[in-house]
Amino acid sequence: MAILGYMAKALKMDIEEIRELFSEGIQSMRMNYYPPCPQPDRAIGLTPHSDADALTILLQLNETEGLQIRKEGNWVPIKPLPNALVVNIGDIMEIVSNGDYRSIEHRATVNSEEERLSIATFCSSKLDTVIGPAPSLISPNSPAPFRRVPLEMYLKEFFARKLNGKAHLDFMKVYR
Ligand SMILES: O=C(O)CCC(=O)C(=O)O
Ligand SMILES: [Fe+2]
Repeated sequence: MAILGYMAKALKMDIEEIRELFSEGIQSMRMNYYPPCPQPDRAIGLTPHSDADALTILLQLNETEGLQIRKEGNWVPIKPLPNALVVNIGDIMEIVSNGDYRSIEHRATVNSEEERLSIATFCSSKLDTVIGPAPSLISPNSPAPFRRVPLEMYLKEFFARKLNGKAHLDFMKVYR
């Protein structure tokens, strides 16, 4: 909530909107185990995707490299730092911020010698909320690029799809 609050402040967004959406929102956790792979060039640990949530807080549990983010078309490795957490922006944040914060596409590669472990905590809004651009950020100069959809439907749609880059966000886009 503290991180989300700072992000809302940076956007000059109505803080009440963030509180309403995210306080006591859904949190889920995934533990990822990537065993060593004899042919790492022919395999992927976790396929490219953006997270569907608002913010992901990720712990890389050991020193094995694997997490990469897509920046200007290139895959950039994110080296694990001891006692550090990675905070990733997810699709809900891109939607709520009216496109000002972009969710980050990422993937995990595998290693021929060493196993790798990570724990991701996904922070979303409350299940009975409707996801859409924050009303305080919509104006004639910045019209809403995304639709409003109940979180439950948004998540059902996400889990029904294969992970594929940022394709899930297309489902939310308004085409003019
Ligand atoms: O293992 C990692 O570093 C990435 C995990 C991840 O992207 C996820 O669980 O959504
Ligand atoms: Fe992820």
